[in-house]
Amino acid sequence: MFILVNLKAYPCDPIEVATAARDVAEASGARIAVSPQAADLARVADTGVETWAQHVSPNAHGSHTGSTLAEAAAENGAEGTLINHSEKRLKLADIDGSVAAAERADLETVVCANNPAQIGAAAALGPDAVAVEPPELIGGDVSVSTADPGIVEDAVAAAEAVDSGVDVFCGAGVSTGEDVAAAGDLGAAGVLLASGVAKADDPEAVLEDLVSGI
Ligand SMILES: O=C(CO)COP(=O)(O)O
Repeated sequence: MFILVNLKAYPCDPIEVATAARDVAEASGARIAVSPQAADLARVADTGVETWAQHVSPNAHGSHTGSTLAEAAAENGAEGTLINHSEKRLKLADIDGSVAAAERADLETVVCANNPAQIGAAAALGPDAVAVEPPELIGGDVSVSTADPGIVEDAVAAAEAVDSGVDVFCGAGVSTGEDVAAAGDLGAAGVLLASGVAKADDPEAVLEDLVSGI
């Protein structure tokens, strides 16, 4: 199970979380990545933790003020990127363009989606993985794997029907090792989470609990 910690724009210390994630990954052998603000990519990557961007734009180099260039993310230490997160929704053509941009820059890709139908569409664009995150459960206390296990199973089936090579992750409300284990039992190959770690008083303790569910 891959554990991908999205720091969103939370007021946590990205280096504290990155250092804790690196240490827990090294001690446990688990794969843990941290996805900070674009401006923090390089210093998070400098800790040695696997580092992901939260978004990349569909454009290449050129006159694109305000864009997040995939090549710039990669040059600053990102190994992968989220695309179409629920809080950074894109049009279909732009999701396609962002996947292509990420691939051009050798970034691994996870395309997020609200529901199994969108998961099927996202899988058709050929990312490395897709992630189902019901928006109403994001930031809450109850894990998607407990509140709506059917949506994870249906997402796994939807991706499998389109392209069996695309992994399926799930997210929303994941904060414990039990949540991670339940997600794995439903067929997910990884989890996305944010508030459980970013808002924790002791992020390292939460990460240790999370990996206990792998
Ligand atoms: O959006 C998410 C991860 O990308 C999930 O957020 P929470 O873990 O805070 O529910």
